[in-house]
Amino acid sequence: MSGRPPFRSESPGPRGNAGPSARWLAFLAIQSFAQRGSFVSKALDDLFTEFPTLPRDRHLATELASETVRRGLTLDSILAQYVTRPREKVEDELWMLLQLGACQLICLSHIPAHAAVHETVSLCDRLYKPRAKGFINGTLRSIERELNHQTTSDNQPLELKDLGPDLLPIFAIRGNAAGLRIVKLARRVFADPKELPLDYIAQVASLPVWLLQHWAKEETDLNRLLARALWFTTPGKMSLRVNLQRTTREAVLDLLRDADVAAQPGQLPVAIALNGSLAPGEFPAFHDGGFSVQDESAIAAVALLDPQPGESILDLCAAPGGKTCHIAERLQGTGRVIACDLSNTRLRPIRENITRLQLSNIDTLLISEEGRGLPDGPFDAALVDVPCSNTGVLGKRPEARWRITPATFADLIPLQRRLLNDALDRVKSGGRVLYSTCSIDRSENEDLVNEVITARNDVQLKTAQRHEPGSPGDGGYQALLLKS
Ligand SMILES: C[S@@+](CC[C@H](N)C(=O)[O-])C[C@H]1O[C@@H](n2cnc3c(N)ncnc32)[C@H](O)[C@@H]1O
Repeated sequence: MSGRPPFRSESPGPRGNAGPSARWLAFLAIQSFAQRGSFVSKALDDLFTEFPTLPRDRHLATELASETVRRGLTLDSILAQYVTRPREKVEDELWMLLQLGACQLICLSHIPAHAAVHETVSLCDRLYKPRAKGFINGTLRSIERELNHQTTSDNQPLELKDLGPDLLPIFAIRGNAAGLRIVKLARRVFADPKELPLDYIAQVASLPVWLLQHWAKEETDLNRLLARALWFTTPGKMSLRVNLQRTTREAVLDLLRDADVAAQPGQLPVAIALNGSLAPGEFPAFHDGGFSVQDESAIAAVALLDPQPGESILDLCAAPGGKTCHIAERLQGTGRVIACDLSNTRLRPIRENITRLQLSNIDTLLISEEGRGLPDGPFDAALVDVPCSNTGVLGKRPEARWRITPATFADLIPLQRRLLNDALDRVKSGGRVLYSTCSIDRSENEDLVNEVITARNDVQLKTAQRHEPGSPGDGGYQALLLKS
């Protein structure tokens, strides 16, 4: 029998006219990703707009869809051992149901096993495939019978030598807690970590093996590679940026304490680090502009740019506006931020943030992909937070790992180079440019910045910082350049 940890019942209760269930919405989002390449968050937003959904169901649907897409390779590796037919003999929709059910059983230990199986099997009716119920039920039950969840000590770093082809390490962050547990399966599901360590890490952390091979060229310590890969199986811990124009960090910490949210001061004076996550919309202080959700690495970008009151600052790649608003907060109601992006759909969330945070010193500006419409300047400073491979935020964006290919880096570099040059051309002599990515790849970071500096004779590197994924937040890179 499974040694499943204790769970909190989610008691779905009778739905009446409450609309589609969380699992059905999750299934539709997974299907949208699999068949049309949609972003999970976008697919869910569209579904929640179409079908008004209770906050509890939104949360569950988001968790189910994100986890299932993020852990796709792990789930497929397990299913391949438990499904009695070859993959090509299983209809795509039924395979997705199996992924959704297996994800709940294996990865989401707070969901009762009986609910995971029963509710997933019942989706066969929504698919008008009632005859598939026995197959889905039988497969999920056979997985459930052979699972054994073991807790591990957080103090002991996980090492490949302690793992095996029947062992799945699961790093999870839920509510106020983060922890590692090991799921023991009764079958050899994964590659042997002693013989094929990169294949094993790829399977248990659900990452493309080419990406592990690529990283292993720089990070030769395989246990550190395992830790990084496992970090990317979660969306990471959340952090907040306090709007010092509206409140203080102590006041926000107090209201979090009152709401039983475990939190402490983050590394920077405006940052608060949470032990897990929260729903910001449940806090009136969020709606009043007291704080924003922002990763500590992203907060560090604007801290490095160090906007000074009265400055004019160009933000070339501004949407959804997290860093734009941080700059405006630092300008303390003075100066001006010109926030540019490619479409009104992209600019809208910036405007929503401006309203919520009650900021008065930002203008949004629509520009073309080629940079037509960019203001000439000269500006005191510029931020260029370029589109990138997202290899520092693979946990936050569930589908990102399946979108990148070995060609992604080379494809993005010409655009990143042009955007950095556009920013440098628009700051005054003595001005600053902050180049920023959420990538951990040298080619988009150090190499690109060095190449641009070498090709120009009017710029020098003041300082650069690399953010390792998980210490404490997203992975990324920021370089502060000075124009002579
Ligand atoms: C990493 S995101 C920016 C995140 C933003 N700075 C923040 O902190 O919320 C990159 C942005 O670059 C924009 N972008 C993509 N291609 C661009 C281009 N050619 N010129 C300007 N912006 C571009 C994207 O629309 C996207 O909003």
